[in-house]
Amino acid sequence: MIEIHHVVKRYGDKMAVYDLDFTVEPGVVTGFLGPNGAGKSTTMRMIIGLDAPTSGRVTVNGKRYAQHTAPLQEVGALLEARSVHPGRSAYSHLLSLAYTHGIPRRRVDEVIELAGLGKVAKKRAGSFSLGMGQRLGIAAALLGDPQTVMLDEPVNGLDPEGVLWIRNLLKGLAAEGRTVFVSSHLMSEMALTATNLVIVGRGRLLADTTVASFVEQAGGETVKVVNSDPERLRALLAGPDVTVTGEIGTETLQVSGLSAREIGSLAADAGIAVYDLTQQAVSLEEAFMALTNDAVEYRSSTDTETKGSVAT
Ligand SMILES: Nc1ncnc2c1ncn2[C@@H]1O[C@H](COP(=O)(O)OP(=O)(O)OP(=O)(O)O)[C@@H](O)[C@H]1O
Repeated sequence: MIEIHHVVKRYGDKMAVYDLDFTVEPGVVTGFLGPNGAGKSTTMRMIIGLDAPTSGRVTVNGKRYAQHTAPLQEVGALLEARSVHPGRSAYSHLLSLAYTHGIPRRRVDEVIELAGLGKVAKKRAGSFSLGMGQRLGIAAALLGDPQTVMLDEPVNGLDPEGVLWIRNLLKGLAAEGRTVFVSSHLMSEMALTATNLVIVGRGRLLADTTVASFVEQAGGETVKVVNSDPERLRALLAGPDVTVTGEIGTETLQVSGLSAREIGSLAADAGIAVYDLTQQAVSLEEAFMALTNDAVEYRSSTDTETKGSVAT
Protein backbone atom coordinates (compact mmCIF):
# COMPACT_ATOMS: atom_id res chain seq x y z
CA MET A 1 0.00 0.00 0.00
CA ILE A 2 1.23 3.48 -0.83
CA GLU A 3 -0.01 6.37 1.31
CA ILE A 4 0.38 9.98 0.31
CA HIS A 5 -0.52 12.23 3.23
CA HIS A 6 -1.07 15.91 2.43
CA VAL A 7 2.12 16.11 0.40
CA VAL A 8 3.47 19.40 -0.87
CA LYS A 9 6.54 19.63 -3.12
CA ARG A 10 8.00 22.96 -4.02
CA TYR A 11 10.98 23.61 -6.28
CA GLY A 12 11.93 27.22 -5.52
CA ASP A 13 8.88 29.23 -6.59
CA LYS A 14 7.40 26.29 -8.47
CA MET A 15 4.68 24.33 -6.68
CA ALA A 16 5.03 20.89 -8.32
CA VAL A 17 2.63 19.09 -5.97
CA TYR A 18 0.10 20.72 -3.67
CA ASP A 19 -1.62 18.95 -0.78
CA LEU A 20 -1.88 15.59 -2.51
CA ASP A 21 -3.67 13.04 -0.37
CA PHE A 22 -4.57 9.55 -1.54
CA THR A 23 -3.95 5.86 -0.91
CA VAL A 24 -2.96 3.22 -3.47
CA GLU A 25 -4.49 -0.09 -2.41
CA PRO A 26 -3.06 -3.55 -3.02
CA GLY A 27 -4.80 -6.12 -5.23
CA VAL A 28 -5.83 -3.75 -8.01
CA VAL A 29 -4.11 -1.67 -10.66
CA THR A 30 -4.30 2.05 -9.86
CA GLY A 31 -3.83 4.39 -12.79
CA PHE A 32 -2.15 7.74 -12.11
CA LEU A 33 -3.27 10.22 -14.72
CA GLY A 34 -2.68 13.84 -15.50
CA PRO A 35 -1.53 16.12 -18.30
CA ASN A 36 2.13 17.12 -18.75
CA GLY A 37 3.57 18.78 -15.69
CA ALA A 38 0.76 17.57 -13.41
CA GLY A 39 3.18 16.25 -10.82
CA LYS A 40 3.06 12.51 -11.53
CA SER A 41 6.81 11.94 -11.83
CA THR A 42 7.49 14.18 -8.85
CA THR A 43 5.06 12.14 -6.76
CA MET A 44 6.60 8.88 -7.92
CA ARG A 45 10.09 10.14 -7.15
CA MET A 46 8.95 11.01 -3.64
CA ILE A 47 7.53 7.50 -3.19
CA ILE A 48 10.93 5.95 -3.74
CA GLY A 49 12.84 8.62 -1.85
CA LEU A 50 14.51 10.29 -4.87
CA ASP A 51 12.92 13.55 -3.77
CA ALA A 52 11.76 14.62 -0.33
CA PRO A 53 8.36 16.26 0.20
CA THR A 54 8.50 19.89 1.29
CA SER A 55 5.76 18.90 3.73
CA GLY A 56 3.53 15.90 4.28
CA ARG A 57 4.44 12.24 4.36
CA VAL A 58 4.81 9.46 1.79
CA THR A 59 4.89 5.84 2.98
CA VAL A 60 5.05 2.42 1.38
CA ASN A 61 3.60 -0.34 3.53
CA GLY A 62 3.58 1.98 6.48
CA LYS A 63 7.21 3.17 6.28
CA ARG A 64 9.14 5.75 4.36
CA TYR A 65 11.06 4.14 1.48
CA ALA A 66 14.44 4.77 3.15
CA GLN A 67 13.30 3.00 6.29
CA HIS A 68 12.87 -0.33 4.47
CA THR A 69 15.83 -2.65 4.94
CA ALA A 70 15.49 -4.21 1.46
CA PRO A 71 13.81 -1.47 -0.61
CA LEU A 72 14.20 -3.22 -3.98
CA GLN A 73 12.28 -6.19 -2.60
CA GLU A 74 9.64 -3.80 -1.25
CA VAL A 75 9.05 -1.45 -4.19
CA GLY A 76 9.99 -2.11 -7.80
CA ALA A 77 9.98 1.10 -9.82
CA LEU A 78 10.40 2.11 -13.42
CA LEU A 79 10.84 5.83 -13.71
CA GLU A 80 11.10 7.67 -17.00
CA ALA A 81 14.83 8.28 -17.02
CA ARG A 82 16.81 5.29 -18.22
CA SER A 83 19.75 4.44 -16.03
CA VAL A 84 21.44 1.57 -17.82
CA HIS A 85 25.06 1.70 -18.89
CA PRO A 86 24.83 1.55 -22.71
CA GLY A 87 27.85 -0.77 -23.01
CA ARG A 88 26.39 -3.34 -20.68
CA SER A 89 24.18 -6.21 -21.72
CA ALA A 90 20.69 -6.48 -20.27
CA TYR A 91 21.81 -9.62 -18.50
CA SER A 92 24.85 -8.09 -16.82
CA HIS A 93 22.86 -4.98 -15.86
CA LEU A 94 20.27 -7.13 -14.10
CA LEU A 95 22.92 -9.39 -12.62
CA SER A 96 24.83 -6.52 -11.05
CA LEU A 97 21.57 -5.14 -9.63
CA ALA A 98 20.80 -8.58 -8.23
CA TYR A 99 24.27 -8.99 -6.66
CA THR A 100 24.16 -5.63 -4.95
CA HIS A 101 20.72 -6.34 -3.50
CA GLY A 102 21.17 -9.92 -2.34
CA ILE A 103 18.90 -11.34 -5.04
CA PRO A 104 19.71 -14.84 -6.41
CA ARG A 105 21.00 -15.23 -10.00
CA ARG A 106 18.06 -17.45 -11.02
CA ARG A 107 15.72 -14.48 -10.48
CA VAL A 108 17.63 -12.65 -13.26
CA ASP A 109 16.75 -15.47 -15.67
CA GLU A 110 13.15 -15.37 -14.49
CA VAL A 111 12.67 -11.64 -15.08
CA ILE A 112 14.43 -11.81 -18.45
CA GLU A 113 11.94 -14.47 -19.46
CA LEU A 114 9.03 -12.54 -17.94
CA ALA A 115 9.98 -9.37 -19.83
CA GLY A 116 10.38 -11.24 -23.12
CA LEU A 117 14.07 -10.29 -23.37
CA GLY A 118 15.43 -13.85 -23.77
CA LYS A 119 16.73 -13.28 -27.31
CA VAL A 120 18.44 -9.96 -26.62
CA ALA A 121 19.64 -10.41 -23.04
CA LYS A 122 23.30 -10.63 -24.08
CA LYS A 123 23.18 -7.61 -26.39
CA ARG A 124 24.43 -4.16 -25.40
CA ALA A 125 21.62 -2.19 -23.77
CA GLY A 126 22.81 0.84 -25.76
CA SER A 127 21.54 -0.83 -28.94
CA PHE A 128 18.05 -1.35 -27.51
CA SER A 129 14.96 0.22 -29.02
CA LEU A 130 12.78 2.35 -26.74
CA GLY A 131 10.41 -0.59 -26.31
CA MET A 132 13.19 -3.02 -25.39
CA GLY A 133 14.57 -0.44 -22.96
CA GLN A 134 11.14 -0.23 -21.34
CA ARG A 135 11.04 -4.01 -21.02
CA LEU A 136 14.48 -3.98 -19.42
CA GLY A 137 13.36 -1.29 -16.98
CA ILE A 138 10.34 -3.41 -16.09
CA ALA A 139 12.54 -6.50 -15.64
CA ALA A 140 14.69 -4.48 -13.22
CA ALA A 141 11.61 -3.26 -11.36
CA LEU A 142 10.41 -6.82 -10.86
CA LEU A 143 13.82 -8.23 -9.93
CA GLY A 144 13.24 -8.09 -6.18
CA ASP A 145 9.79 -9.72 -6.53
CA PRO A 146 8.38 -6.60 -4.84
CA GLN A 147 5.01 -6.31 -3.14
CA THR A 148 4.61 -2.83 -4.65
CA VAL A 149 5.23 -2.08 -8.31
CA MET A 150 5.32 1.48 -9.62
CA LEU A 151 5.79 2.28 -13.28
CA ASP A 152 5.99 5.75 -14.86
CA GLU A 153 4.53 5.70 -18.39
CA PRO A 154 5.40 2.03 -19.04
CA VAL A 155 3.65 1.84 -22.43
CA ASN A 156 5.80 4.64 -23.85
CA GLY A 157 7.54 3.33 -26.94
CA LEU A 158 5.89 -0.08 -26.88
CA ASP A 159 4.30 -1.60 -29.97
CA PRO A 160 0.72 -2.99 -29.74
CA GLU A 161 1.99 -6.39 -28.65
CA GLY A 162 4.07 -4.71 -25.94
CA VAL A 163 1.09 -2.65 -24.80
CA LEU A 164 -1.01 -5.81 -24.47
CA TRP A 165 1.83 -7.52 -22.63
CA ILE A 166 2.07 -4.65 -20.11
CA ARG A 167 -1.67 -4.65 -19.62
CA ASN A 168 -1.75 -8.36 -18.79
CA LEU A 169 1.39 -8.16 -16.69
CA LEU A 170 0.00 -5.37 -14.52
CA LYS A 171 -3.34 -7.12 -14.06
CA GLY A 172 -1.52 -10.37 -13.18
CA LEU A 173 0.66 -8.61 -10.59
CA ALA A 174 -2.42 -7.02 -9.02
CA ALA A 175 -4.25 -10.38 -9.01
CA GLU A 176 -1.34 -11.74 -6.95
CA GLY A 177 -2.27 -9.15 -4.32
CA ARG A 178 0.42 -6.61 -5.13
CA THR A 179 0.05 -2.86 -5.13
CA VAL A 180 0.36 -1.68 -8.72
CA PHE A 181 0.64 2.05 -9.41
CA VAL A 182 1.09 3.13 -13.00
CA SER A 183 1.15 6.56 -14.59
CA SER A 184 -0.12 7.44 -18.02
CA HIS A 185 -1.31 10.31 -20.20
CA LEU A 186 -3.92 8.07 -21.78
CA MET A 187 -7.26 7.58 -20.12
CA SER A 188 -8.31 5.08 -22.79
CA GLU A 189 -5.32 2.87 -21.96
CA MET A 190 -5.92 3.13 -18.23
CA ALA A 191 -9.59 2.26 -18.68
CA LEU A 192 -8.47 -1.11 -20.05
CA THR A 193 -5.85 -1.75 -17.39
CA ALA A 194 -6.75 -0.06 -14.12
CA THR A 195 -9.51 -0.52 -11.57
CA ASN A 196 -8.80 2.63 -9.57
CA LEU A 197 -7.83 6.06 -10.85
CA VAL A 198 -6.02 8.96 -9.29
CA ILE A 199 -6.17 12.04 -11.52
CA VAL A 200 -3.99 15.09 -10.93
CA GLY A 201 -3.60 18.44 -12.62
CA ARG A 202 -1.11 21.20 -11.79
CA GLY A 203 -0.01 19.25 -8.74
CA ARG A 204 -3.49 18.98 -7.26
CA LEU A 205 -5.78 16.01 -6.83
CA LEU A 206 -8.66 16.24 -9.30
CA ALA A 207 -10.22 12.81 -8.76
CA ASP A 208 -9.67 9.72 -6.64
CA THR A 209 -12.13 7.31 -8.18
CA THR A 210 -12.66 4.03 -10.01
CA VAL A 211 -12.70 3.45 -13.75
CA ALA A 212 -16.29 2.20 -13.43
CA SER A 213 -17.56 5.38 -11.80
CA PHE A 214 -15.50 7.58 -14.13
CA VAL A 215 -17.14 5.83 -17.10
CA GLU A 216 -20.55 6.21 -15.52
CA GLN A 217 -20.06 9.90 -14.76
CA ALA A 218 -18.80 10.45 -18.28
CA GLY A 219 -22.13 9.19 -19.60
CA GLY A 220 -21.92 5.39 -19.47
CA GLU A 221 -21.89 3.00 -22.36
CA THR A 222 -23.64 3.83 -25.59
CA VAL A 223 -24.64 1.72 -28.56
CA LYS A 224 -24.37 2.94 -32.12
CA VAL A 225 -27.14 1.55 -34.30
CA VAL A 226 -27.28 2.14 -38.03
CA ASN A 227 -30.69 1.09 -39.31
CA SER A 228 -33.29 1.39 -42.07
CA ASP A 229 -35.94 3.34 -40.12
CA PRO A 230 -34.35 5.57 -37.46
CA GLU A 231 -37.53 7.55 -36.74
CA ARG A 232 -39.57 4.44 -35.96
CA LEU A 233 -36.71 2.81 -34.04
CA ARG A 234 -36.21 5.96 -31.98
CA ALA A 235 -39.90 5.80 -30.91
CA LEU A 236 -39.65 2.07 -30.19
CA LEU A 237 -36.59 2.45 -27.98
CA ALA A 238 -37.96 5.37 -25.94
CA GLY A 239 -38.21 4.78 -22.20
CA PRO A 240 -37.55 6.52 -18.89
CA ASP A 241 -33.88 5.47 -18.61
CA VAL A 242 -33.11 5.47 -22.31
CA THR A 243 -31.48 8.28 -24.24
CA VAL A 244 -31.49 8.25 -28.02
CA THR A 245 -29.61 10.81 -30.05
CA GLY A 246 -28.86 11.04 -33.74
CA GLU A 247 -28.86 13.55 -36.51
CA ILE A 248 -32.11 13.89 -38.41
CA GLY A 249 -31.72 12.61 -41.94
CA THR A 250 -29.04 10.04 -41.10
CA GLU A 251 -29.45 6.34 -40.43
CA THR A 252 -27.38 6.41 -37.25
CA LEU A 253 -28.68 6.55 -33.68
CA GLN A 254 -26.67 6.61 -30.44
CA VAL A 255 -28.48 4.84 -27.64
CA SER A 256 -27.69 4.68 -23.94
CA GLY A 257 -29.67 2.75 -21.34
CA LEU A 258 -30.20 -0.37 -23.47
CA SER A 259 -27.81 -3.15 -24.46
CA ALA A 260 -26.91 -3.93 -28.07
CA ARG A 261 -28.81 -7.20 -27.66
CA GLU A 262 -32.01 -5.47 -26.49
CA ILE A 263 -31.84 -2.95 -29.33
CA GLY A 264 -31.20 -5.67 -31.92
CA SER A 265 -34.16 -7.72 -30.69
CA LEU A 266 -36.54 -4.73 -30.66
CA ALA A 267 -35.48 -3.78 -34.18
CA ALA A 268 -35.88 -7.36 -35.43
CA ASP A 269 -39.37 -7.65 -33.90
CA ALA A 270 -40.36 -4.44 -35.70
CA GLY A 271 -38.89 -5.60 -39.02
CA ILE A 272 -36.28 -2.82 -39.07
CA ALA A 273 -33.04 -3.74 -40.80
CA VAL A 274 -29.93 -3.14 -38.70
CA TYR A 275 -26.72 -2.51 -40.65
CA ASP A 276 -24.42 -1.82 -37.72
CA LEU A 277 -24.83 -2.38 -33.99
CA THR A 278 -21.76 -1.42 -32.01
CA GLN A 279 -21.23 -1.10 -28.29
CA GLN A 280 -19.15 2.01 -27.67
CA ALA A 281 -17.44 3.22 -24.56
CA VAL A 282 -17.99 6.88 -23.95
CA SER A 283 -15.18 9.06 -25.06
CA LEU A 284 -13.14 8.69 -21.91
CA GLU A 285 -10.37 10.75 -23.38
CA GLU A 286 -12.79 13.65 -23.82
CA ALA A 287 -14.12 13.28 -20.28
CA PHE A 288 -10.54 13.24 -19.03
CA MET A 289 -9.66 16.32 -21.05
CA ALA A 290 -12.72 18.12 -19.72
CA LEU A 291 -11.69 17.31 -16.15
CA THR A 292 -8.09 18.37 -16.61
CA ASN A 293 -8.71 21.21 -19.04
CA ASP A 294 -7.94 24.02 -16.61
CA ALA A 295 -4.89 22.16 -15.40
CA VAL A 296 -3.01 21.80 -18.66
CA GLU A 297 0.32 23.53 -18.26
CA TYR A 298 1.52 23.62 -21.85
CA ARG A 299 -0.81 23.53 -24.80
CA SER A 300 -0.28 24.17 -28.45
CA SER A 301 -2.88 26.37 -30.12
CA THR A 302 -4.20 23.41 -32.12
CA ASP A 303 -4.67 21.05 -29.15
CA THR A 304 -8.18 22.21 -28.39
CA GLU A 305 -9.29 21.45 -31.93
CA THR A 306 -7.94 17.92 -32.04
CA LYS A 307 -10.06 16.26 -29.42
CA GLY A 308 -10.49 12.74 -30.73
CA SER A 309 -13.08 10.33 -29.42
CA VAL A 310 -11.43 7.15 -28.36
CA ALA A 311 -13.50 4.01 -28.24
CA THR A 312 -12.24 1.46 -25.76
N1 LIG B 1 13.69 19.49 -10.41
C1 LIG B 1 12.74 20.37 -10.72
N2 LIG B 1 12.95 21.70 -10.62
C2 LIG B 1 12.01 22.60 -10.92
N3 LIG B 1 10.77 22.27 -11.33
C3 LIG B 1 10.49 20.97 -11.46
C4 LIG B 1 11.44 19.95 -11.17
N4 LIG B 1 10.86 18.74 -11.39
C5 LIG B 1 9.60 18.99 -11.80
N5 LIG B 1 9.37 20.32 -11.84
C6 LIG B 1 8.12 20.98 -12.24
O1 LIG B 1 7.10 20.45 -11.45
C7 LIG B 1 5.91 20.24 -12.21
C8 LIG B 1 5.51 18.78 -12.17
O2 LIG B 1 6.42 18.02 -12.97
P1 LIG B 1 6.33 16.44 -13.14
O3 LIG B 1 7.50 16.04 -13.97
O4 LIG B 1 6.19 15.80 -11.81
O5 LIG B 1 4.97 16.26 -13.94
P2 LIG B 1 4.42 15.01 -14.72
O6 LIG B 1 2.97 14.91 -14.35
O7 LIG B 1 5.25 13.82 -14.44
O8 LIG B 1 4.56 15.47 -16.22
P3 LIG B 1 4.92 14.64 -17.54
O9 LIG B 1 3.70 13.86 -17.84
O10 LIG B 1 5.20 15.71 -18.52
O11 LIG B 1 6.11 13.79 -17.20
C9 LIG B 1 6.23 20.75 -13.61
O12 LIG B 1 5.79 22.07 -13.71
C10 LIG B 1 7.73 20.69 -13.67
O13 LIG B 1 8.25 21.65 -14.56
